[in-house]
Amino acid sequence: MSVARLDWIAGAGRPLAGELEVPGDKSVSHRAIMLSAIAEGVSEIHGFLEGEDTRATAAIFRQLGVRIDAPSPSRRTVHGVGLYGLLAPESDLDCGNAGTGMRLLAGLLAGQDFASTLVGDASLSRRPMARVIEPLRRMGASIESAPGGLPPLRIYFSNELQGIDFELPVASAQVKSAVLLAGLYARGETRVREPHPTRDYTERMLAAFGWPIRFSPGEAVLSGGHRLRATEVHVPADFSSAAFFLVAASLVPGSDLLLRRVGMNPRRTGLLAALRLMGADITELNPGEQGGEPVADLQVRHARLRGIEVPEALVPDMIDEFPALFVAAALAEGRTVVRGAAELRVKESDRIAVTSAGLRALGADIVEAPDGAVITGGRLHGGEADSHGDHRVAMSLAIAGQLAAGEVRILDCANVATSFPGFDALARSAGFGLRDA
Ligand SMILES: O=C(O)C1=C[C@@H](OP(=O)(O)O)[C@@H](O)[C@H](O)C1
Ligand SMILES: C=C(OP(=O)(O)O)C(=O)O
Repeated sequence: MSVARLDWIAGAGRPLAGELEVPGDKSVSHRAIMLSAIAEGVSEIHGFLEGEDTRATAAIFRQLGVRIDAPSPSRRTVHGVGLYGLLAPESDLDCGNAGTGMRLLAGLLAGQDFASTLVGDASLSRRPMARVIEPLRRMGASIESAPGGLPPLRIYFSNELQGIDFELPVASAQVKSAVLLAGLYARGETRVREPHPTRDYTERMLAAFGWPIRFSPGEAVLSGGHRLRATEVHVPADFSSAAFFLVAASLVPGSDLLLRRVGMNPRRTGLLAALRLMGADITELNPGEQGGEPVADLQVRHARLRGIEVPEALVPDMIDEFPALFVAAALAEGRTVVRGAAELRVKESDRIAVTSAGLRALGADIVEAPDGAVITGGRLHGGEADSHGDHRVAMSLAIAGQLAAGEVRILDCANVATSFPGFDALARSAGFGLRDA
């Protein structure tokens, strides 16, 4: 995927102002390609995220024989082949940097009558896959991994899968979705129970494509033996991308920024709740609906933030927002405590270690714990901070650069294109001081 090395220089810009719309939701874009591909008929996707992660998923379905046209940027026309119409691939399927891509595809491919191999980049190749392999094997799938349950995943043809009643050991929408997608191909009922409700896009989208499914927060039930029918998908703007602007505009004095039509699925907006507890001034305007998902405009104005104990119940609802939250905490008044977030250690990087090290290099006071950190707010100075190729850490450090007393050189930022292509230009247009090194 991203091969060219890219470093950024972030420094004080101007107060963030104006209006902007961030790109389409990554989770929804992955799922829209997958379900359209195995539906019957032609689906139209609007607002598709043109990120490397989601483009990798689209490229994989092309390898599986699905025609996918891109009539214009952020549009995809997917010529679905039906549940049993995918073709055996001639080469490995490269998920790039995307855990979502690999884990959901493992479930979907477990039900096919051909073998396939899922590979990923260096970061994805270190991420745990046993969490999907184990329930899929219990359903009758035949999957091999590298030692330690790591990618690549070799998925063999197995006779019909069996439904399962599965209680997730960790709150993970990816594991839930892998099991549900395998459940489409399974005999009988597949039921998934979660220790804490996670994003329900797979469930909502299966229903939109006409698959009978019952779901409520924390539980989903479906049976095999139905069909998906092509539909139109309108992807809302990604809350996780909007998050960087919510934090930056809260921190930079004088800011007053409007983020348009942000996806507000309650399983995604934990950061909003956490920032409000810290004293942020964020107003929801024009609430509406887009493609069955709640959306709203978010107006964010500078406010003085104070440290909080982040309620553990919020953690799954803001799981991708901790790098940005750490920046807010490092610049807030007082102490912020994060607990119950051990999952952060198995994302694109160990986000507790990498975010803490990056901010410490700028003078932040952070004490790590196995499942979180204690961050005491203060001032930041300039310096060099390494994102270790983690897109969300890179963008979070760019926020830190707006507030630091000197310029911040951020290493290894090319992977921002996996989830938020064009972040740097959009951020500059809003007032960020940010340039290529
Ligand atoms: O289902 C999804 O689209 C995602 C689920 C989360 O991962 P986990 O399921 O591992 O928590 C999240 O971190 C990831 O960015 C996207
Ligand atoms: C964890 C993330 O994504 P994925 O698991 O799909 O790599 C993310 O985008 O922050």
